Amino acid sequence: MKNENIILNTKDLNLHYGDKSALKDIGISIEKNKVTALIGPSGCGKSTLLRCFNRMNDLVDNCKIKGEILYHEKNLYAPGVDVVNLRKLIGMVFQHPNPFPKSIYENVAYGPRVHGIKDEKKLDEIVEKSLKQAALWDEVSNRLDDPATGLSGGQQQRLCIARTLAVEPEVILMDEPCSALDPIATAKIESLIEELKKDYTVIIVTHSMQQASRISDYTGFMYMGELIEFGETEKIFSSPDNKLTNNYITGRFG
Ligand SMILES: Nc1ncnc2c1ncn2[C@@H]1O[C@H](COP(=O)(O)OP(=O)(O)OP(=O)(O)O)[C@@H](O)[C@H]1O
Repeated sequence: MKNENIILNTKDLNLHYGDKSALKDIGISIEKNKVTALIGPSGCGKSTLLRCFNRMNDLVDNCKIKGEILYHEKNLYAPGVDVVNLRKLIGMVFQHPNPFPKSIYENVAYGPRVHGIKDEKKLDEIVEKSLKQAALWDEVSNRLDDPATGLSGGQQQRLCIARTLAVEPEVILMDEPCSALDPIATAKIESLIEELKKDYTVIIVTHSMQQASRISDYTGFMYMGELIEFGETEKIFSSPDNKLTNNYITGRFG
């Protein structure tokens, strides 16, 4: 991995929830315009690590972080970092689609409005572009004023992706974005992720090893708060260096 291609990296990252250690000395480098998957058994710290990348853990009361997370080589936790702007640049899509109780249009226009765009024509353009990028436009273009909650689960998840794209992020964090979806909706999101990496960097937490091996370029295997192994997805799934990784990908535990 060449240095100039690294958009995010952590150094000696440790995280505690109260007295409980959830991340231990994590060092990981995330390459630009690639998909990086985080895998590992339940409770190993995947979501915790993902949430560090846009400081979502700041919202958790008893959470303490030590070490560094560098974004374009600048410390994310340095004093004076504008967290609202950071979460615009590093957006997040959650496990369960969570559209606002508003229209399809307003769900996508909301972020740009909050960030100061008032011109209605410009908002129309952003909404259309974001819905197209999220492969949803064809299904909703004639009902933009309908409530978003009337969409199917898979459509709602693509709407949430469109909502994230509307504020022009660089990085998209996805926390098990397909776990509430059926196989057809999952396939749509997976092919969308393939498309997205042309313009964005994607980090995805997934329980599905098949999904990680289908869509990611790099994979990190975590176990009990540690990053046990990190490398090219093909290598991790064909000849991992670590015995624990091998045991996990061959289904011996999980
Ligand atoms: N807000 C919190 N307060 C206290 N402990 C927490 C909190 N969030 C997570 N934890 C604990 O930190 C550890 C890591 O949790 P995390 O959700 O990051 O794991 P995960 O690998 O994403 O799990 P899963 O695959 O089940 O979602 C777990 O032991 C969990 O119980």
